[in-house]
Amino acid sequence: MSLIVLNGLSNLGTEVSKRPFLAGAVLFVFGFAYYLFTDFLKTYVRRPSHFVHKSVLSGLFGRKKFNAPLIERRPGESYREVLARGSALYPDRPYKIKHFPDEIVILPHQCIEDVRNNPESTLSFQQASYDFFLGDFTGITGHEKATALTIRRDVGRLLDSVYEIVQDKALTAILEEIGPCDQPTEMLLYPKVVNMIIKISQRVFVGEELSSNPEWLEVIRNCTGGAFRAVPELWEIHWLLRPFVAWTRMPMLRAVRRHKQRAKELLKPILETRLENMKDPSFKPPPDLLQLVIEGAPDGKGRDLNYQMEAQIGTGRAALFTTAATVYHLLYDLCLRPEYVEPLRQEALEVGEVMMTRQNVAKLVKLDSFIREAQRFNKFMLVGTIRKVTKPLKIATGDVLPVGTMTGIDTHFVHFNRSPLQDPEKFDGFRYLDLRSKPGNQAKYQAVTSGPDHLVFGYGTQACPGRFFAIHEAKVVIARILRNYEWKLVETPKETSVMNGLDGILNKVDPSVKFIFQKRQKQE
Ligand code: HEM
Repeated sequence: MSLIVLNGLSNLGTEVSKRPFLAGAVLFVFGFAYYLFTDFLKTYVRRPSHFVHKSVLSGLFGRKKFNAPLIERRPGESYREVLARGSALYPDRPYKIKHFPDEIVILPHQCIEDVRNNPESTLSFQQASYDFFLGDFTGITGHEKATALTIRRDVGRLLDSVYEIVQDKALTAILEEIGPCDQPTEMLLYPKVVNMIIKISQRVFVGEELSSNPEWLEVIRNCTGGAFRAVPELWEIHWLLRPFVAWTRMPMLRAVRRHKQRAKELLKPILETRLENMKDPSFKPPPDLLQLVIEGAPDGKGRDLNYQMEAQIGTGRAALFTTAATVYHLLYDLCLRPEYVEPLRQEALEVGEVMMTRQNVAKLVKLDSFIREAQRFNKFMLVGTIRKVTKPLKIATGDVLPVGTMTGIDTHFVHFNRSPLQDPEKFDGFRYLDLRSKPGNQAKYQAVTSGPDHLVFGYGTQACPGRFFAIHEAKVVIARILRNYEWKLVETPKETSVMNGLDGILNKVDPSVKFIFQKRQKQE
C-alpha cells in the first residue's frame, strides 16, 4: 500500500517538474490549505495546562453524570422560573438544570460551606467559568493560575497606594463622559459609565501613558465586549460544529485576536521602559498592576510581553463590565428609589472635598449599605459560585459528585428565601447600616463582605479578589455624581432592575435606558 502511495507521489513529482504551471497550481493549493489550517488553529485559545483534560471521547459518549432530579425547562419558561420551581421542590437536596455546557447541579444551601472550604484544586471556579464562557474560543478566564493569585494577593495592597490616582481620574472621567450639563441633558448612560470605569481602572492597571491612549482603551473594551458577546451565540451551536462557526461566523472573535495583537504592540514599549528603569536601583516603580505582575508572577514570567498582555486583558475583562454594570444599576436604582438620594448626598457632602482615602471612604456608611442592598437585588448570574468538580467530592448532603460535574447555587433563593434578613423581599437601603450599629457588628455587613447569605462576589477561597477595588471605585464615582448632579430617567421605568434581561442564566444589562443629567445647584 505504502509503495503505491510513494509511487503515486513520485509520478506526481515528475509530472509537476515537467509542467511549471501545474507546479504553481500545486504550490498554491498546498499554500492555501496551509493558510486555512493555521488560520483555523488560531480560533483555539491555548487551554491552561493545569486544567482537567478534555477528551473528544467524553464529548462523543458523555461522561459519568451525577444522579439527581432534572428540572426540565418548559416551553416559554425562563431560567428564573426553572430555578424557582427547582429550589421550591428540592430546597434541601441537589437538583439539575439543563444548561450549557451540559447540566448544572444546583446545590442546596447546606452545601455552601463545601463551596467555601474547597480550594481551586478540588472545586474550581476558573475551570467552571472557562467551560461556561467557552474559554477555548473566547479566552475568558483562560488566565494562568498565577495571575489570579497575584490579583488575589496584591490588588488589595495596590489600592492603598492609588487613592489619589483613582480620585483624580474619577474626576476627569466623570466630567469627560457626563459633561458639564448646565442644561438638562439627555443621554444613554451605560456606554458613558463603561468609559468612566475603563479610564479609572486602566489608569491603575497600566499607568498614565497607556491609559491615556484611546487606542489602548478601545482594545481593552473590545477584547472584553467581543468575547462576552460571542458566548450566548456559541452556546446554541453543536459542539462538533462550534470550532467551524467560531472560525467562520464570529467576526467578534477574530477582532479579539486582532486587538490582542495590537495590545501587545502598544504594551511593548511601556514594558520595555519599565524593565529598563528597574535596572536603576534608585528607581521607584509606580503603583500599578503592570508592576505587580512583573514582581508577582513566578519565574520572572511577568517580564514576558505575552504573559503581561494576557494578564492585563484578563484582569480588564474581570474588572470592566462588572464594575460598570454595578455603577449603572446603582444610578438606576436611585431613580427608582429617590428617597435615598438626599441622605446619600448629605453624607457625601459631609465627607467634603477631601482625598478619598480608605478612612474617608469608610465614612460613607449609608452609601455602603445602599450598595450592598442594591447588589443583593441586581444579579450578574442567576446561578452563583459556579464550580467544576476536579476530584470526586463528598458534599454536605452525603452525595458524591463525580469529576467534571458543574455546580452552582441559586442566588435568588439564597438572597431571598433562605435569607436571615428581616423582610428580605423588601428593599431597605439602610438595613445594613442598622445591623452594623449593633455592638460587635461594625466590621460586618459591608458591601465587600461575602457570606453564606450574600453571594454577590461569590464565596470562600475563590471569592472575587477585585471586590475591594470595585467597591472603592464605585463609591468614589457615585459620591462625586451625587455631589455634582441631579439625574432622572426619561421614561417611567418598566423594570425593577436594569439587569433583568437574561441569556440563559446570565443576566443582561439593558443599555437602552435614557437618563437626564443636570448640574446640581450647590447650596453648601
Ligand atoms: C462590582 C464588580 C465586580 C463583581 C460583581 C465581581 C464578581 C465576581 C464573582 C461573582 C466572581 C466569582 C467568585 C466566586 O464564584 O466565588 C469573581 C471572580 C473574579 N474577579 Fe470579580 N467582580 C467584580 C470586580 C472585579 C474587579 C474590579 C477585578 C480586578 C481588579 C476582579 C477580578 C476577579 C478575578 C481575577 C476573579 C477570578 C478569581 C479566581 O480565578 O479565583 N473582579 N468576581
